[in-house]
Amino acid sequence: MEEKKGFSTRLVHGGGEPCPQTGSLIPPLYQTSTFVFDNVEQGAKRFAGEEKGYIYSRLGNPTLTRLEEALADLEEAEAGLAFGSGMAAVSGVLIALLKNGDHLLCGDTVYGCTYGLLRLFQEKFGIEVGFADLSAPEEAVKAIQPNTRVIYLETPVNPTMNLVDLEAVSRLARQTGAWVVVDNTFATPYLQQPLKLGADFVVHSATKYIGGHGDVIAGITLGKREILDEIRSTTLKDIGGVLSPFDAWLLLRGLRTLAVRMDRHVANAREVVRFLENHPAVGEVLYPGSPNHPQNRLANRQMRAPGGVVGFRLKGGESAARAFLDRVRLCRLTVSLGETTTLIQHPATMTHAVVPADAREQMGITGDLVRISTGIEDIQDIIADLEQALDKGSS
Ligand code: MET
Repeated sequence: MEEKKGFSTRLVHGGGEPCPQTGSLIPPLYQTSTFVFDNVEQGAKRFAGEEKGYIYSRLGNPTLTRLEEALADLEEAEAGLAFGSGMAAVSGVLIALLKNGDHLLCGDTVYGCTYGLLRLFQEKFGIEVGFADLSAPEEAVKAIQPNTRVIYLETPVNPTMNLVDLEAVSRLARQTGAWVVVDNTFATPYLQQPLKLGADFVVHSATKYIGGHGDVIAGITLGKREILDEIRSTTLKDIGGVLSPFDAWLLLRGLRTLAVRMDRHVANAREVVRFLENHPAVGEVLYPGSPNHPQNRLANRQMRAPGGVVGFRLKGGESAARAFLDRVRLCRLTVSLGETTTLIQHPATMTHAVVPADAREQMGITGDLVRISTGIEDIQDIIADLEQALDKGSS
């Protein structure tokens, strides 16, 4: 058997072999809605699933196939399924795994729209939803119910950067017969591979580090082929949250530089953390890569590096946080993360605004919290911008 190539080599060559017709090194873009059949018999066979081949781009497209295969290889998954957004990827897998009367156990903090989706499942479709601190094994055990079908979590968590021990949660899930679905957006397969640690499915907002350049909205679900085939022929086909071929092509382009970008994002994040930890206007800094962080050992165990996102609290509370965010210039005041540009935002009023205030407080998403996604600019410029915005507040 051919030896598996290194991660960066697989990133660069993930688009596959050069095009056999033209020799094009870069994978061709199949920007088409539909595929022509040779005859009725062939069309009928494809619709019946008796012959492999493309039919219509909502059901599959060669550019998307390349992306799905490349990401499945990187996450060491059996298969992947691309979607038109991260939230479509999350909904796609959860709709497939859950039915009325089932229980979903979610980590105690999640992205605001994921929280909204789970509430929708609960209120409209009779799925029970519970939240627990999955980093505390006894809390997780207590929260499991006989009808728990899915354990859903982010690690690192958006925006608090808490971690969940993936091996421990996966062990627990195996004992209870639940599926583990992990949102790996903040880590990317370069920094963390949840399936190797026992999880069943990984979801990504590919909008973030995978695309990496801030020009695509996309999602991907990775895991067991049998279930992903089922999602393709049910949820994806009938709900139709499909990715465009051009966006898949842009993601294939972004993927080639994932490792070098991540190394720089992480290096810059570490410097930002050092700066923030020593600034008098800054309180708690939330970054598991910091030696002071209580989950630093877990970060070292399950991640290659802790990522490029940092949370921090302003000692002056919400008003100080808002004033600081109004003063940044190079760091762009915007949601999203994982782009070349440093992005900074206020989770309580932005990414997590849809979470009711009491639940948000319990998540630790208070008005003093700021989230920064360090870009790949020169670090001294990022820090100079943070410094001027912090220092003007104290003068
Ligand atoms: C629509 S708000 C957020 C986008 C993205 N999921 C983030 O956390 O920044």
